[in-house]
Amino acid sequence: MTNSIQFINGAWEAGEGQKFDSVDPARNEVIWSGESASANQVEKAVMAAREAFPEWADKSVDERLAICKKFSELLEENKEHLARTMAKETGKPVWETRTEVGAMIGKVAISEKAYHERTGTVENEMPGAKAFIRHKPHGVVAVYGPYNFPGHLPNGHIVPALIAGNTIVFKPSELTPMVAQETVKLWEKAGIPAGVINLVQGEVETGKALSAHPQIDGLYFTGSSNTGHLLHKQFGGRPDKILALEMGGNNPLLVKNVSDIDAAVHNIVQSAFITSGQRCTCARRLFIEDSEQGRAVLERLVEVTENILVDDYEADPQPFMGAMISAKAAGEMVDAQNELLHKGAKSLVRMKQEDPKKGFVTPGIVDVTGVEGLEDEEHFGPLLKVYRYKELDGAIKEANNTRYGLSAGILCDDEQTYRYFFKHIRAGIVNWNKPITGASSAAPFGGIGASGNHRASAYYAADYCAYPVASVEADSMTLPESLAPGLKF
Ligand SMILES: NC(=O)C1=CN([C@@H]2O[C@H](COP(=O)(O)OP(=O)(O)OC[C@H]3O[C@@H](n4cnc5c(N)ncnc54)[C@H](O)[C@@H]3O)[C@@H](O)[C@H]2O)C=CC1
Ligand SMILES: O=C(O)CCC(=O)N[C@@H](CCC(=O)O)C(=O)O
Repeated sequence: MTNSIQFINGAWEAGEGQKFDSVDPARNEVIWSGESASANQVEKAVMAAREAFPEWADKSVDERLAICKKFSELLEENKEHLARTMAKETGKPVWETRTEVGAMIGKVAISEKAYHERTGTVENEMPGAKAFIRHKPHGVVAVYGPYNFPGHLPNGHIVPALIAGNTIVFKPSELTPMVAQETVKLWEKAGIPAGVINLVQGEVETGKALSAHPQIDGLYFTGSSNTGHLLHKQFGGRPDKILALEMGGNNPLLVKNVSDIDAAVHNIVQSAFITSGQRCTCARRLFIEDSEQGRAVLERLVEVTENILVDDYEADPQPFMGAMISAKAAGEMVDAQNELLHKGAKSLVRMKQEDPKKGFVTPGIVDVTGVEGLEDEEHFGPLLKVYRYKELDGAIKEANNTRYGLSAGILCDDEQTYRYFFKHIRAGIVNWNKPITGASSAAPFGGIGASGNHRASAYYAADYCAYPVASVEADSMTLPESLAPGLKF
């Protein structure tokens, strides 16, 4: 049976390109198959979005919001179904995918507030006229999503873009096509007009056809730093197109003088291993003081990590970690661990993949103190590198020794130490005594360096969804009393 997986101009149709499958990584079962969108279908989708743009942009913001609110209600009604679809496709436990759907629901109200606060209308009186700041949508925007939050992260671009009046061509991760399809079905049910959201599913070729299309006015991307950098090159010399890049990180978490060791270890575990380490904000590097207390924290961390429950997304009791996105990704994580050990790192907790056909890995911790030649790479999985340090300044310097700059944190009792850390660390998210994952949608979300391009998402997504227009307006004209030199009337 043909799977109609492309949503173009308000109608579902089968892809004309290569077949691809979605595999449940926890059970090693193909759960979905479809054909990718051809270049011709990408063309049709972009042109449908172009065609739909004037009418959508012309609607009042309340009319556009009414559809977004209906979508949010439908998410609520279909919460369990969507959460279970996400769990099947990503391997994440259902307790976690339920929170992802919750974040999608909350996105509409937050984006409405952000739209008004950051891109609303400002009116100022001036002699004989009024000055206005208003905002207009860009036009047709392409949205690219990653697999780790297949609902919440693309939704973080789509909702604000729609509220602002843009039309969309959505290219989800090829690893999570089913979540994308189920989500777009809810937009359809919410009454989104034909062409306002188009879904083009497929692998890299589909992504390339869309990003190269001359009729897109912007591209909002959440994904790997490699792909983001390729897109940045592709958009070089195109100041007329808006590009927002949310990419990975090699995020540091420091520990210094904590009185509650269990609370500190809990924050470390939540930072490093939630979502099986597949969050761009996850701690990848843990800096621990080389002191008696530092050793006590490390010892407890090892103990707690060894007892983390890793299991199927529907298991009862629920695990903290489910499977990674694929058996391949899990295998690569074990390889990354082994390479570090080969370079001289010491294993504190050994990461294992028991079944090479499934995405399960246990969390791993390696002590890399003093190891030479470490690459500044994001290991997108549950692998934590420990650096034992003597001086805080040296630790902060090493924490900043990365081309990335997404999230960073410190666990310490003393506020002065936090203030000092805040001042010297380079990252877009800097936390104190809290996990560095779980960023709020009510705050800007983005990184510096290789983590982004200064177009933060979440609360600031409104900024890249509309451009400001300044106007000076008077409803009649009179000749000024004093004229500029050299003018005669
Ligand atoms: N900073 C942030 O907000 C977040 C960043 N991430 C990062 O995302 C990564 C994991 O997500 P992935 O799905 O692996 O990212 P990815 O870069 O492999 O894919 C993202 C999207 O880009 C498309 N794509 C891939 N190559 C392309 C090309 N050459 N031209 C056009 N499109 C192309 C893919 O098909 C997919 O739709 C991690 O590195 C993670 O750190 C994930 C979540 C949030
Ligand atoms: O975009 C938002 O509304 C907030 C950002 C967010 O939810 N971040 C999560 C996901 C991290 C990731 O993208 O991998 C977090 O900080 O854990």
